[in-house]
Amino acid sequence: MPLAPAAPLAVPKRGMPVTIITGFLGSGKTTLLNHILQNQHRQKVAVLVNEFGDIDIDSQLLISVEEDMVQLSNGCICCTINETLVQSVYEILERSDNIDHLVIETTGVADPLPIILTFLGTDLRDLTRLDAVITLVDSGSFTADHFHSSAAMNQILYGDIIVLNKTDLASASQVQALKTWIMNQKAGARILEACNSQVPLGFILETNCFTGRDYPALPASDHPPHPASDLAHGEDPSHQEHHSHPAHPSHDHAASHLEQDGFMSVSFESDRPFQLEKFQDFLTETLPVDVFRAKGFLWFQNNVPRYIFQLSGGRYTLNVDTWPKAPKTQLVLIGRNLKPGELQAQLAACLA
Ligand SMILES: Nc1nc2c(ncn2[C@@H]2O[C@H](COP(=O)(O)OP(=O)(O)OP(=O)(O)O)[C@@H](O)[C@H]2O)c(=O)[nH]1
Repeated sequence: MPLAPAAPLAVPKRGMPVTIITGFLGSGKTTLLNHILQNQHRQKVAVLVNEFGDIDIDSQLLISVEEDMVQLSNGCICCTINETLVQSVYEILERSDNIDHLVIETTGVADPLPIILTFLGTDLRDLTRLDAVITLVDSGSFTADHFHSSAAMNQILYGDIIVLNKTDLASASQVQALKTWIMNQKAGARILEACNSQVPLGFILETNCFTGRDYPALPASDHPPHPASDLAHGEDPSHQEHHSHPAHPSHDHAASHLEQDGFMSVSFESDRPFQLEKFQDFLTETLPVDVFRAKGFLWFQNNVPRYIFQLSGGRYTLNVDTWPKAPKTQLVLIGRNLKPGELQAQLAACLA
């Protein structure tokens, strides 16, 4: 009697395409991610979102097609949680339902290079395929010395596709000047223009445009491989030659960039609502100019709706929404030279 075939090994999927979405604070990354999640019907997309700030605001703004498609981790993936990044990718690879594509949204202050090197220099390189690094640019506020941030500059330099977003907030000549400047920094750059990050998905997914040619040589490492990749290697010994590659890119660079750029975030949370007038005064009279990005959910006294608050490029918006659970005031402010205690006290003084 013939033996029943052995159950297939739970081998992680190989060569899963990965798209990294980068771009400075408020440039439209989460908006692009939502655009992908809402319109990519042919493929199963897994999403990794990374936030700079103690409160996960972006995850609450994502239109998650399936609950468990969104994984979160606090901190900046390019410097503090690379281990978590690698682990999270393995978890996605090991899922029983087949994920066709992984999209990672970095924080606005992240230098994408260490993240890219994590995919090129760890065992992940056997299991995944970097498809493209997409850089969002706020056409209305981006300048050559963008906030004197090396991370912002590297986001441009390492982008395979540059999306000049928010074209509604920039004149045609401003957009053209930005294009010329980017072409000078990066000859042959693929540049797209967009409003509300609405780019045709065929232009940004499954592009195969990541070549890896601009990347520094990877140092050797003695990091042990992850068990999941052992499984994969066990299936195909030809891949074993890659085991000696490093598990981590240069953390010296990564650990220092936030310090150099001087970015910090201040979080505020309360179970009480704000008084509208007091919060308005805070915005117009007290908010330091060094806060150049803020986002959160606002609850105002005697007011039922949840307000989605966004501040970027010097302008803010309040969009009416509904509370998914009990109302709660949550706000993250991002900038330079901020005084957390002072800001938190000023916000607390706005509470009803
Ligand atoms: N006017 C205008 N607003 C836009 C456009 N794209 C995005 N926005 C708005 O800009 C704000 C920031 O957009 P996000 O997608 O959250 O930006 P982000 O890059 O994810 O921001 P961080 O996570 O802080 O880095 C939101 O209020 C968006 O609705 C655009 O093309 N035009």
